[in-house]
Amino acid sequence: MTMEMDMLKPTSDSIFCNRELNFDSLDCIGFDMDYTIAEYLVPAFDLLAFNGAVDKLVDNLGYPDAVRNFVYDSNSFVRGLLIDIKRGNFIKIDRHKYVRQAMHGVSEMSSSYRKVVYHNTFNKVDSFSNREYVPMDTLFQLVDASIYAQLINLKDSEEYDFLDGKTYEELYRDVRGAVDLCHRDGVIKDEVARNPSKYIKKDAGMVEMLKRLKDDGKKVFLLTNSLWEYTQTVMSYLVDPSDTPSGDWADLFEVVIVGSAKPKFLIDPYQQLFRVNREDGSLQNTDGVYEIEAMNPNGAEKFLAKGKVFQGGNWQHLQAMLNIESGESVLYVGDHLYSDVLRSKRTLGWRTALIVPELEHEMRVYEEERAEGKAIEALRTLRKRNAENVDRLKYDNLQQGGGLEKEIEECEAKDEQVKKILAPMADSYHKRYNPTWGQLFKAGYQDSRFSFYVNNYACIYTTRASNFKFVSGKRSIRTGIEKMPHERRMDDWATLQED
Ligand SMILES: Nc1nc2c(ncn2[C@@H]2O[C@H](COP(=O)(O)O)[C@@H](O)[C@H]2O)c(=O)[nH]1
Ligand SMILES: [Mg+2]
Repeated sequence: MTMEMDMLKPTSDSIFCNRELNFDSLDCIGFDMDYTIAEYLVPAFDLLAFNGAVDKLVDNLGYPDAVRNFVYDSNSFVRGLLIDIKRGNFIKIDRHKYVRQAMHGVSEMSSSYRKVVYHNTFNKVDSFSNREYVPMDTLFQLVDASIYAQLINLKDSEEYDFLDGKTYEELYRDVRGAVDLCHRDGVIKDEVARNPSKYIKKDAGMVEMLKRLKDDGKKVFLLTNSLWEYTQTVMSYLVDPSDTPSGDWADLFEVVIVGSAKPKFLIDPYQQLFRVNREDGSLQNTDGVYEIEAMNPNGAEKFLAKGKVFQGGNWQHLQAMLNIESGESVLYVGDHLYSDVLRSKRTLGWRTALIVPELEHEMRVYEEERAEGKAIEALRTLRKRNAENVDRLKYDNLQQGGGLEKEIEECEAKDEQVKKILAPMADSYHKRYNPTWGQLFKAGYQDSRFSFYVNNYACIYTTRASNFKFVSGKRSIRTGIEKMPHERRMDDWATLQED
């Protein structure tokens, strides 16, 4: 392969584009911290929440000791699924909200049973937006899913009176409460502070990337739901004192907002802003936007000179501090499908980048299985054409008063043969990505809910935030030419003729 060809190859460093993004038109670039600036080492990091929550279920809530035998496998669940907490199911839907796969606890549901439970009628398509369904929009939820699935199995075994007395929904609420507490009581964060190298991946490119954006004239900010103490732990592990002239990681940012309570930060105009005293973590009230305006001219500059680390607040504070006039001039980079990407884009018109660490594995398998993928596509096309052909023959048969029955029968038999070959091929292809849930971006042959979010709410997406180190402040990231199904089919036909 020539060097030029090599550079065209999509890799885990590439940035993929859904909506054209001109870096030159961006004034500010913001980053989420957890799973964006900070990549966690799995399963070690997840096991902190998993073991902590299991202990809390048994010790605090009286769950049977058998819960301590639960095992954590980080591949059992994937982002983008929905948890049906009323029925104890996990479902994978496509972009049309059709349920393509379902598990009850740790057991796969048969397709016939799944269709009975989640059938859509022509006038009623489930929106999956009510409280019975919990979307798995962040990697943090893989722990909830794993414990919940194993609890469902334990309950269904009917061996424990304690579990017989609980509904599936109550089990879910207990798991949620136990995991939530682990994020607040130090079970996770104190241990990460004691031993950061065991839990956080150090990415040398991250600091380089932040510096490059700053040198290119962008105002860079950090906006995280983590509180100050933990943000300080993580960022001072990731940024070496020698990385900045002052030895202070916060110098890489114009503004740092911790404990932002996204998505509230992006939608609630009344959320109060506090200044954080970095010495002792204490909070001081601010009058936010009024204070900045009262100090004009250069109110924002004077306001930030008093300290640039804040807790809480809302987008209006951020926009005033950074003199942001339009949402279009802000790019926010995050990993949460709803809080970081959907809300910031829909509510504020910010441009968005989604971090998808899973993409590296998805791309690797896609490449390794390309021949199989192409063969499956060819067989699918054959089935579609065959179905059209049969219909055309039936039409002709009617018109001419019979005579084509044998030909129709042969075509239908051929389709049955193709179907028998295709089904197991597609199944094993799918399992190469994840033994249970298959390809992250697909549900059946359609785009998955995960894909839908990526396509509709992420202007760009990439495996890790440090990939922005390859982007200059002047670069336009462009889409390919989008194609409608009729255009794709005409292209396919033209290619066939050329071959
Ligand atoms: N109280 C809870 N905190 C949680 C939970 N799941 C994750 N988290 C914490 O949120 C932030 C994420 O920060 P961001 O940088 O991605 O905005 C981090 O501190 C997590 O520990 C939860 O269930 N309960
Ligand atoms: Mg995050």
